[in-house]
Amino acid sequence: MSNPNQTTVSASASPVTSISIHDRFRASKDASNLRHPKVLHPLENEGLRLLILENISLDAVATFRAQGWHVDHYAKAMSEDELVDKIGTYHAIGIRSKTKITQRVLNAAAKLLVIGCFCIGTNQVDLKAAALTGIPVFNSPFSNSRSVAELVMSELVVLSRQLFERSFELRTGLWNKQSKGCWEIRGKTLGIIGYGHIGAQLSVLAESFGLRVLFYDVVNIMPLGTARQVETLDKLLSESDFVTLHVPELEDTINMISTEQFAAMKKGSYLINNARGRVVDIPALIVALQSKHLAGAAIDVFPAEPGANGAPFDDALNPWASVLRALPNVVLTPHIGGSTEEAQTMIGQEVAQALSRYLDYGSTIGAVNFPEVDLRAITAEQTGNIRVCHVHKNQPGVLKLVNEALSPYNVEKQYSDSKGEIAYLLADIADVGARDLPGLKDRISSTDANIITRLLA
Ligand SMILES: O=C(O)C(=O)COP(=O)(O)O
Repeated sequence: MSNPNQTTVSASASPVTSISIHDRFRASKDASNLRHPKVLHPLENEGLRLLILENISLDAVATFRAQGWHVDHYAKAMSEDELVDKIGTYHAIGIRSKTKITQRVLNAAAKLLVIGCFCIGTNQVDLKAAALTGIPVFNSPFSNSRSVAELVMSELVVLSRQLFERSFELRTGLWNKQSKGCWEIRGKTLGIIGYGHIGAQLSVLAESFGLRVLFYDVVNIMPLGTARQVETLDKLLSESDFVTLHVPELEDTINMISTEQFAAMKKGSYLINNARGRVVDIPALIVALQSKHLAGAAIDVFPAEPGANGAPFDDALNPWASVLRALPNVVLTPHIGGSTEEAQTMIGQEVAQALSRYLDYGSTIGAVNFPEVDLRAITAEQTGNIRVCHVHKNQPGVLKLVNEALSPYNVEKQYSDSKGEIAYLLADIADVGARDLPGLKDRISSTDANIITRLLA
């Protein structure tokens, strides 16, 4: 699971919050006080087509279909070649952690407007290339954090009681009752690397179980309960009985736990990884387990993972797979950290809403690779108003040209922001006749800074 600290949404900084919390609640008591928003739709994408992969919740599919959009829904991930072949006719794609959206896929995605990662991590998408193509990427920064935290709690007990060994032996007919090397988790130290939504949630659960909690993070974070932030990774490693990772996959985190870090861990300690496969150097983990320096490990994520159920987890996929599979007290699971009914339902709703808000209203609030821009709704009475959504290169002079194109109309409201090389402008303009629309769009999109221009009405 990625560290959601990387993708926090500064809702309070958004220009949407024009109604105070008092007014919202006051208005909700008397429905007649509320000004109903006009329902917007993309003007040119009446036949929006969505490609939904990796068994994403049917709730999400229902949300899209309820808008009249065409949805193709598949249980498995797609390879790069398959995507290159298929993606050209779709306006949106929904994926989880397996499908890779590379520059090559983006080059083939002639109509693509938006990408939804129905999970926390977004490392499977070339975020920069997507932004430069004018495509915002949305994820679900915390909806599966409880599921992951609960899985870690179970892994602590499973490892410290050698539960899988005993269960496996009994399933093969062998009675092997023993207490040697089996421990309570009460009073032990849990070291959490990455104190985002998952790490923090886990911290609270672990303390209620009687564990002492340390955490290491690259930013200073207020500890929950009596947890304590430590200054260095080494300190965390040398003091913890269990080390658990909750960081995103970034250049800086790849192989962050390798030979040196295993040596720094206490003899007899355990490693748990439900984050990303490449964060742990697995050949080095195998050495640490074989030498009995570590007493066990629980691994849910791998550098290479099969794209569909039923596919083998073998040496052709990861060269050390058979060695790892044969080690005692190693719990291997098929990337199920966020795989609960609750998490998948919440993620489905959250990301489906974000995609719909972008396609219908142009809102990029919550996008991980894009400036976050939104506007207060056009009201139902403002029938002649339309919304201009203009993604463009972040260079001088663009707004002048766009505002010249808008100058025959009254601009009711406008907001623009930039992130790196791209900028995004939303403008609501009044009394635009249907016959003006093609010309207006041509004028706005004719600058050499234009990336994508859409009109919503
Ligand atoms: O949320 C994440 O980042 C996860 O790793 C879960 O991935 P999944 O949706 O199970 O492919």
